Amino acid sequence: MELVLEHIRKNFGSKMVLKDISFTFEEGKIYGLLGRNGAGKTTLFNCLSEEIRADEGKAYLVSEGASPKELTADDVGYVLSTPVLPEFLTGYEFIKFFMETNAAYATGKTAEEWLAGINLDPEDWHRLIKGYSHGMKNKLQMLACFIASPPVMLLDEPLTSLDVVVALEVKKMLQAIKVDKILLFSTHILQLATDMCDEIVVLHDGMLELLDHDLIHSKDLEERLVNILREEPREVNTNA
Ligand SMILES: Nc1ncnc2c1ncn2[C@@H]1O[C@H](COP(=O)(O)OP(=O)(O)OP(=O)(O)O)[C@@H](O)[C@H]1O
Repeated sequence: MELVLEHIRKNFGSKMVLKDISFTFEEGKIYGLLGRNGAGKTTLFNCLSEEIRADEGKAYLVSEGASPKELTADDVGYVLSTPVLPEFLTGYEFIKFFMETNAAYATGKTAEEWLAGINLDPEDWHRLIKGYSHGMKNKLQMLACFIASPPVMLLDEPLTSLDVVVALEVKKMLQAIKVDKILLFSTHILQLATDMCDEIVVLHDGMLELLDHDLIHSKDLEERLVNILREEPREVNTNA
């Protein structure tokens, strides 16, 4: 399976954020998405998850032996950096409810097994989400994404608020589930990207650029990245 993006463009008023996003992501890989503040990473995720509409362009999934299928919100799991959850439910109620509404993806695991898998203390299972820490909410949101198990997962700064123990567990979970998925992982932490990701993609000047794979673990990575991110934006003819 591949996720193909063709000429995606998004402006906010006169501000061109995504100029021409064309890229092919492959199944079984975690892609680290790097870019400066305001580069458009969240905007790209929002367009792919249909939170907002792109002005132009196409996104589709291509599976071997099948016709390309337009990407829809159902194909995409989106883990936000600031989790949005029903705070009036307990963690356990939320996961139970989520499992029932996603019965099509049932794996045979129980709510207890899922919750234990993200190392949420059983004492907290029956407390209202409202009282959870940011990291606990983050884990719960990620768990919902794992349960729904869509082919494409977008993770916006997912590990930043997790403590080192949980971050390691989540890393292992992401490595385990990536096999038949496409994972895009936005982060500002270079070490996390090199640690976790199979490829690094840079969003700069409204376009995506794949970094040479050999650079990922080379000592020149940081310098190469900084050079890309410092390049001046190209002039774009807005009448085109
Ligand atoms: N709804 C909106 N209306 C107007 N401008 C917006 C809107 N959403 C995003 N922008 C602008 O689009 C640009 C890209 O923002 P975006 O949040 O996608 O960047 P980002 O790469 O995720 O940044 P960061 O790394 O700081 O989180 C910014 O200049 C932002 O102000």
